[in-house]
Amino acid sequence: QQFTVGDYLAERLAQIGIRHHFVVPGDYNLILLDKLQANPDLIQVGCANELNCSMAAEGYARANGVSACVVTFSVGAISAFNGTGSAYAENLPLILISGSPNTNDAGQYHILHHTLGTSDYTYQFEMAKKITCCAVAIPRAVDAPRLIDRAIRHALLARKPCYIEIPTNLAGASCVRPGPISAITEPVASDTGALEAAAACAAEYLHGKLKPVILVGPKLRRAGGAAEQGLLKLAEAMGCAVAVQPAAKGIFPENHPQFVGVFWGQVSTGVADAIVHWADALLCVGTVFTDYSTVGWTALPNVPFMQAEMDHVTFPGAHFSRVRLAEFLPLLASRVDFNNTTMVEYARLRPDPPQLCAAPSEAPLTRKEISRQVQSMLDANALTTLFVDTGDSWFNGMQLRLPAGAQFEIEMQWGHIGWSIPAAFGYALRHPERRTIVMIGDGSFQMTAQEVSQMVRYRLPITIVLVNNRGYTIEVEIHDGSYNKIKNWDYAMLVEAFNAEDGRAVGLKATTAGELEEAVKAAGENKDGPTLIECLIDQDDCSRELITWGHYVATANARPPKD
Ligand SMILES: C/C(NCc1cnc(C)nc1N)=C(/S)[C@H](O)COP(=O)(O)OP(=O)(O)O
Ligand SMILES: [Mg+2]
Repeated sequence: QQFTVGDYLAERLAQIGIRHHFVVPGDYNLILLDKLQANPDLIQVGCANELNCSMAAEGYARANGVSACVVTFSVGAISAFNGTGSAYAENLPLILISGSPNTNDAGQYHILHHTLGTSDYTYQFEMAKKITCCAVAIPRAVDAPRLIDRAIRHALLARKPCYIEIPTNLAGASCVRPGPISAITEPVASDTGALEAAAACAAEYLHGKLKPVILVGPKLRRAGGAAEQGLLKLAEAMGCAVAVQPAAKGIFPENHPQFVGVFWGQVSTGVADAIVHWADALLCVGTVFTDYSTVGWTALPNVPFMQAEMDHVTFPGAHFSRVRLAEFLPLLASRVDFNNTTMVEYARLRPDPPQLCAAPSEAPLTRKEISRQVQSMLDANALTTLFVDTGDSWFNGMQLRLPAGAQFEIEMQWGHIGWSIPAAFGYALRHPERRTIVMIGDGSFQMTAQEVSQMVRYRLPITIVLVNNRGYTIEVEIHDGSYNKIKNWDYAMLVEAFNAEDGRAVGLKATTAGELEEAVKAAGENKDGPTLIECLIDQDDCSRELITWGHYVATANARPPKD
């Protein structure tokens, strides 16, 4: 049994810790799929379409750190580009692998299926270069080890997706066995001089300041557990207030005494807004200031701030390259002075915890009551992960309080509605020990509903709280039009259609608080498959945060062109 290019790729994927990998077969990748299946460490998971396949890989990478998606040429890959774009935007090393035409066809003016119908088959590779940190197309079997190793190492170091294109007649071609995996996984260490200088500069920046605050952004999680631990150490060494950006909710434990809320301008939670704007020194870690996270550029830091990124640190007036977060944060923790002024202020400002009282059971269901019952699901099980999809679910989810151990997943940079269904599926395969809950709108669900059938197939007890407010409400709040109306579905019935002869999905409707209580209870008891709870609420029942945020974003969108 000769060792082939496909075996080489399979072994590399297994060596970097990938187990489940997500595929849609096509005649350009079938031999490759056979080779991946032949590797005892890999588990091949078929998806209903390549958009969902790539989003399932995106979700798996959130849980596992790295993932792989295998598709066929053009008709598969171009859909998978969407999840690859998400992985790029969300800083996840998703390895996109695509089958491609037989190497004998190039240059022969052969018109091939699944192509644009010209003799130029390079367009996919050219496109992939724009949405990955490294794209390789294997021209000969002998080049496979060098190119596969290069692409995977780039992805792991940059926390960005990479692209590997394998011609259909190379997957089974003879190939040498891989060398030591350390050649791929060896991390890049900080430059010691730069590390030292950055820590000294940070101590200098913070020294003498009266009211320092730490602001945590989404990239901290992508820098790995050691970096998150480093932040905790630094926060406790400083004793100061810690706020998180919305896309970083859950990265700093919300039950920690120094957590002051989500800093999101006028739609912040707790008193994060007041504390961040009161600070005279801001230590930003892994932060990203975007139009959405700054509420249309109205919520930016108002003091010169320092920013610690995955591989560099910047200050007002200084920059240090090759300084890794996991090393910088603990070193700084050993240099900073304790200064809890902002926590003293927080103690005076902190809001009373919201007393959300249960609605009478026969009361028509409202958004507030849904949030209250989702909160109780979070409180009931420490090992819960809540996915919130793009829509009012962002704002409802943001207001929830995460108990110790709870995790929160949001795709705020890419913002592809429907992402959470395939992403939660990929995530739950990697974390069967956790309870996965999805909060999603009706419009989002219509984008990727097919992947509920994979939750049925793999008997994943994912709870889907679908908020049916009859259309695209976020869009209505930003700018209304008839295009924000959608055809209503019987969502509860739909998921049971995925059962066919052997599935265990349960679809429930809730129009009152009592019906939701019942449905939540049933969802907790269904261990053999997904439970979708279709929550019917009034189409104008949306959060005031969404309305406020929508107005500012609409204003930012409406800025006239510079003449
Ligand atoms: C259409 C769109 N955004 C534009 C959009 C369009 N296409 C894709 C793939 N992603 C997008 N974000 C958005 S946010 C809808 O309001 C989502 O509707 P729904 O899921 O029903 O949530 P809400 O009702 O709470 O808004
Ligand atoms: Mg909706």
